[in-house]
Amino acid sequence: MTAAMRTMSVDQPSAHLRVVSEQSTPSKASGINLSGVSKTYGTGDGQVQSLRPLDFHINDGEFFVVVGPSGCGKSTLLKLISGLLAPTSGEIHVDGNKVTEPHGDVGIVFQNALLLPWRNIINNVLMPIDMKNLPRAQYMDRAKQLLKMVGLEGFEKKLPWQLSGGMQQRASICRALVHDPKIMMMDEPFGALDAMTREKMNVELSRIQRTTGKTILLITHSIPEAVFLADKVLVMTERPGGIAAIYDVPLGRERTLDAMSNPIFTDLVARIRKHFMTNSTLD
Ligand SMILES: Nc1ncnc2c1ncn2[C@@H]1O[C@H](COP(=O)(O)OP(=O)(O)OP(=O)(O)O)[C@@H](O)[C@H]1O
Repeated sequence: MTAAMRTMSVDQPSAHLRVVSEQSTPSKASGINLSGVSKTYGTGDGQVQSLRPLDFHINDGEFFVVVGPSGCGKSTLLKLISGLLAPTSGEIHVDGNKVTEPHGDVGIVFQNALLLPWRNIINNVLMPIDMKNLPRAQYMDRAKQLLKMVGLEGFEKKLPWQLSGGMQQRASICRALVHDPKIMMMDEPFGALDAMTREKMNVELSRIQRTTGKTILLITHSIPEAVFLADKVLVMTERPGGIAAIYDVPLGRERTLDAMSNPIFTDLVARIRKHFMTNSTLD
């Protein structure tokens, strides 16, 4: 077994929950493959080991969510996969290609929408097209369709301050998708939103993922959000971050808020929470 998934689940899973303890040897030719990937930062005060060597695979079209204690290396992981940082050891492959620099196959959504205040919404959505010097006219229809998909039709000419926080974050999701990347990376995308807007955005994102078939890698501090959205949840250990467990989420792809009262959902949330009961805190 190469790139074996090392898992240390805290106890045995209920019958309907499957802990992914062994992965059949993944093909490096598709999806995202990490093999022996670690990261140590060099600082003026010495070395900070952020991630221990990690081995795991994200399948094409999978909604893969990472939870873990603060400072365990989640954002580092996302930057490594995007090619914004180089690993200290190991290799990352996206569709068989070794990641050595930032690649165009990724759209990134951050905690804050980070829209440019002087650009209207459609021009914010088209930012990646402008930055890549791609023909604007060719992407205009796609940008409008994406805005329609997230319920922002009619807001194309508005400036960011004229939209609510949730609407701005929806626009930033369109910006991440406009160049049609294979992968969407989301770092705490809804952390700044109020609880009700956040729930609505979860339902919306679940629908977007089904509609577009994108591979999504999302980081969150919220265990219920992780379980609601994910096909798989990776639970990380304290820094230096390693894999505590990877859980399948057998809730089906069509998810409404009703999924949160499903026993599979509540059991899995409780199970993941146990990983953090001792000395770490999550939402
Ligand atoms: N550029 C850097 N130089 C030195 N150390 C860094 C750098 N970036 C991150 N670190 C350290 O690496 C560790 C992991 O940081 P990272 O931001 O990846 O964690 P995280 O899990 O995303 O944290 P949080 O949940 O609080 O956002 C932390 O101890 C952090 O201080």
